[in-house]
Amino acid sequence: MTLKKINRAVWTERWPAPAKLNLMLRITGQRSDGYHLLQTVFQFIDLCDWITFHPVGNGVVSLQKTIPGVPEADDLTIRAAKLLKAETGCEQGVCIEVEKNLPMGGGLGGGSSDAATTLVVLNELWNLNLSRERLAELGLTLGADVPVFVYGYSSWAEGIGEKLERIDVPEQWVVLIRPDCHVDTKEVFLAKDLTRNSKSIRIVDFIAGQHQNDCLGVVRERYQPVKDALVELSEFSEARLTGTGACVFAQFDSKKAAVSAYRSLQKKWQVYLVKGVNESPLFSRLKAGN
Ligand SMILES: C[C@](O)(CO)[C@H](O)COP(=O)(O)OP(=O)(O)OC[C@H]1O[C@@H](n2ccc(N)nc2=O)[C@H](O)[C@@H]1O
Ligand SMILES: Nc1ncnc2c1ncn2[C@@H]1O[C@H](COP(=O)(O)OP(=O)(O)OP(=O)(O)O)[C@@H](O)[C@H]1O
Repeated sequence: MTLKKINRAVWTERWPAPAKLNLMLRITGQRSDGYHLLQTVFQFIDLCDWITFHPVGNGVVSLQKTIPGVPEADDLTIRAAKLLKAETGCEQGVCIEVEKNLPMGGGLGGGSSDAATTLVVLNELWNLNLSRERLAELGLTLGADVPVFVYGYSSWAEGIGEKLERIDVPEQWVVLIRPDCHVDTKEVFLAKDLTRNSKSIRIVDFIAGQHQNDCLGVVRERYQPVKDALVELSEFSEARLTGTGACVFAQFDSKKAAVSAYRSLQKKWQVYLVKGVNESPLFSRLKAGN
């Protein structure tokens, strides 16, 4: 994918950091360092954080405003910008402004997406010329979900999420519920009763309807709001967990059916009506050259 060069005038633009859904997730094993081997399908949705990069002349990387509960040094955008500077010796500075719309701990990959948008956009704005592959390698050190956001296309993923194969999946309407709880990814992966030995499947099996998420049993058991949301959403369409949750979603062929489910669920839940997209909104934006 070739991207048009960004010129200086767009420093003040805000850039999207979209959410992802895991349309299925199988755990097929575990590495010696404890990380789990997965098979998953990633698709983006048009629900985004928005990031603005303000140039500063003193070489310092900072946040305009910290996210509650996340110290500045831990913020994944700051860590991504610092990684780029360490990798290239770049002496520029930036003040990063994040408009946070994606719920944290929701299984939507918001932190990873913020990191990926920072890597991709600063690589352009700072004229660093790092390849997409190198950005994905750097991103993987920040989180298992970062590479898919760096490549920016719906993918079949294996390994811990870094072995990616681009696929096209139907771009359907999605109703997403954010249950009122925060699921800790690490805690789910540490659970004794987590399924860790699923048989590997092929892309055709997924297309034929194998949508299981191996984290579902553990999460449903421990988080009653997730269990309730799954029951209520499944009255409208097949309800699934994304990643380790807490968000649950259902796909719809027609906007009308999705709107009807959205309106009904809205009375009780924090709910979003969104669209699945195969190309990350970040890359659609970069290709359009603004
Ligand atoms: C479950 C997914 O959301 C699927 O997309 C991701 O694999 C999770 O990715 P992430 O949030 O970027 O996760 P990371 O920050 O890399 O890992 C958080 C913690 O989850 C556990 N972890 C994560 C991913 C993985 N494949 N195996 C694991 O065991 C590790 O204990 C790790 O310390
Ligand atoms: N810019 C950021 N945005 C969100 N979270 C961040 C950010 N920087 C660091 N974090 C940390 O990352 C944690 C995970 O946040 P994130 O929104 O990615 O969760 P998630 O959607 O459950 O991720 P995943 O699906 O990858 O498990 C947060 O609880 C927070 O401590």
